[in-house]
Amino acid sequence: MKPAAAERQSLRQRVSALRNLGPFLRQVWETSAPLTLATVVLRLARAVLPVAMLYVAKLIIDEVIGLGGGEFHDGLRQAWSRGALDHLALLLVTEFALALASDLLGRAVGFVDAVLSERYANLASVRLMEHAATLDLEDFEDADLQDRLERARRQTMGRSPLLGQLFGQAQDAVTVIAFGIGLVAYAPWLIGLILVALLPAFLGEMHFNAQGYALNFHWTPERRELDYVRQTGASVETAKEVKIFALAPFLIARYRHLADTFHRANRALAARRALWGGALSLLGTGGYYAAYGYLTWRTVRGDFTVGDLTFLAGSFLRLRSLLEGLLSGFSQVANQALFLDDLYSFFDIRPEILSRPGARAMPQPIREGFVFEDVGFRYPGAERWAVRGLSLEIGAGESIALVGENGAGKTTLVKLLARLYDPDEGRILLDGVDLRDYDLDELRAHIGVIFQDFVRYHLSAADNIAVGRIEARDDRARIEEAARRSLADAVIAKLPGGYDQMLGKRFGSGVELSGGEWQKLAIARAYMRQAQVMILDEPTAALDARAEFEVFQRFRELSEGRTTVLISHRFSTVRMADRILVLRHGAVIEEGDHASLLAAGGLYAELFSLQAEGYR
Ligand SMILES: Nc1ncnc2c1ncn2[C@@H]1O[C@H](COP(=O)(O)OP(=O)(O)OP(=O)(O)O)[C@@H](O)[C@H]1O
Repeated sequence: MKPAAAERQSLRQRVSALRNLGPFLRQVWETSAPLTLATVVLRLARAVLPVAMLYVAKLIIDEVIGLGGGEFHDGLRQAWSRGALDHLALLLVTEFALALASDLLGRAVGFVDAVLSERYANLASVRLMEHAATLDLEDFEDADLQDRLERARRQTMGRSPLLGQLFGQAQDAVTVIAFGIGLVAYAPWLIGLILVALLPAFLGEMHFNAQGYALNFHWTPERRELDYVRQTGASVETAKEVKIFALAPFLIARYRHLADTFHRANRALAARRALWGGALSLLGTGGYYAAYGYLTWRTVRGDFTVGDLTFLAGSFLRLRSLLEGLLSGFSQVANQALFLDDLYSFFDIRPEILSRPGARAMPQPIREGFVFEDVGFRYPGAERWAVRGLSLEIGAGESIALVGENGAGKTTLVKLLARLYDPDEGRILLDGVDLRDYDLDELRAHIGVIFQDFVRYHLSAADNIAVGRIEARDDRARIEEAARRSLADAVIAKLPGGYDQMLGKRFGSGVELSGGEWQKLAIARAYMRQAQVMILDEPTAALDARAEFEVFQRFRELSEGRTTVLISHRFSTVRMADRILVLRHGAVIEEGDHASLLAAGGLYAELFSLQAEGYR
């Protein structure tokens, strides 16, 4: 798109983004009605004070000039006792009271706004997390969504400037009206002059804000990359590898390159903005001095008092800066409203994997088991099918092992089973009913999967197990039992803080575990979960041979009566299963028990003998 066209579009976008202000204000009101009301009332009161103060200042000047001709040689005390200064004193006290009130109101407004916008930001963050939790895994793997999420997150980080801006605008508008009324009473033509002087500056401001937003928008992916590179360059998770491979110079160069390009683009815009902004605001200043000169002449001629001149010149000056503020503020508000677009468009993303209305309850217990009927699935954006023509059965209470080379589709099968994705072709049945007809939360509650890339939570050891069934977080007995079953109890016994020991290096007292120790903890999650279907997708790769053997042996014994699926590349483990399914290119090519598969002399036999060869 040509820059001009992009900008026109962005201008339209900005005007249409103003529709977000309604929902925004509603949310602010929902955040706290009393605080919202308080800021409105306080600001209204504060809005009229500047005019009142300027007017009282005019009265003071006129009074002083009026008194100037009187006899005050006898000194202040006498003049005071004669009562000649009473009126002036009253005016001065009034001015002081007004100044005091304005200051106090300003502070009160600042306080209320700070509290309100912080509460709003917290509420928005919570809503963001809640909504993110409903989205599909597929959504998270989509770069466009990550961009939107990033922009939305930036919106909810810290206090939103929009709140103060918007209310400030309203307050200034009231002040402008008050000043305007004053001016109209004396010299209506001044208003016209102000508008003529300000319009060019306003249009310039709109133009540059539009460009600024377009630049930011355009750069979201790069900004995300910047954050990523910064994170990779300096974090606990990556430090080890960054050091060993001496990646720091590479990462720094990459960061520098990206940051420099962005900085250059930004700088060019800032320079143009400063140049044009300066030139356009000169117009406003010119207008002011023209008016000032004319007013001085009228005062000399005797049409206005000196007080009037001060009031008018002051009003003009204040009006000009207020209007300038209002116009540029409008442009900023439109800008912020555009960012709200990002937030709201994130909220508009709807998950596709949902429970149907009137969804079925999970069968308890599962009677028949799962049947994959000619299932095909392609990851979004991928050309290749991850699985296709996949047909298999997993009987209730059966223990299945999945075998296959890297990329054969084992993990994908598991993800389809847990409805992290829905098939593009074919269907998956549970007890004869399509998985999509079951209540999603219930289905997931009855399936426990421990993935190979399970998460190492920087939480306590107990919580690291409890995540398997977070509702039972306070059930220490259950957590300890799960740890015993997965052999994690011996790991925890060695920790200085036992079950309450913080793990990971992110927080102060954290202790790091070995890869295999983390895995034992992760496997404890499966026992914690006590689901009808338990799946271990290779979370055992780092266990030593004895530990893996023991872990799986126990897993089989302890999961007696449950449906279990094991994925492992170790045949010593795999052979424990009732039935083994061999996958290749996303389909089952062999199945049977260990002995029959060996006898068949197919892929299984080949992979087995390759591994056995290694041990000879
Ligand atoms: N999130 C994803 N997005 C796009 N493609 C993916 C994604 N995850 C896996 N794939 C692709 O799908 C295919 C099957 O992957 P899958 O993870 O199911 O294999 P696997 O059998 O579990 O392999 P491994 O033994 O290496 O764990 C692979 O070709 C992989 O490139």
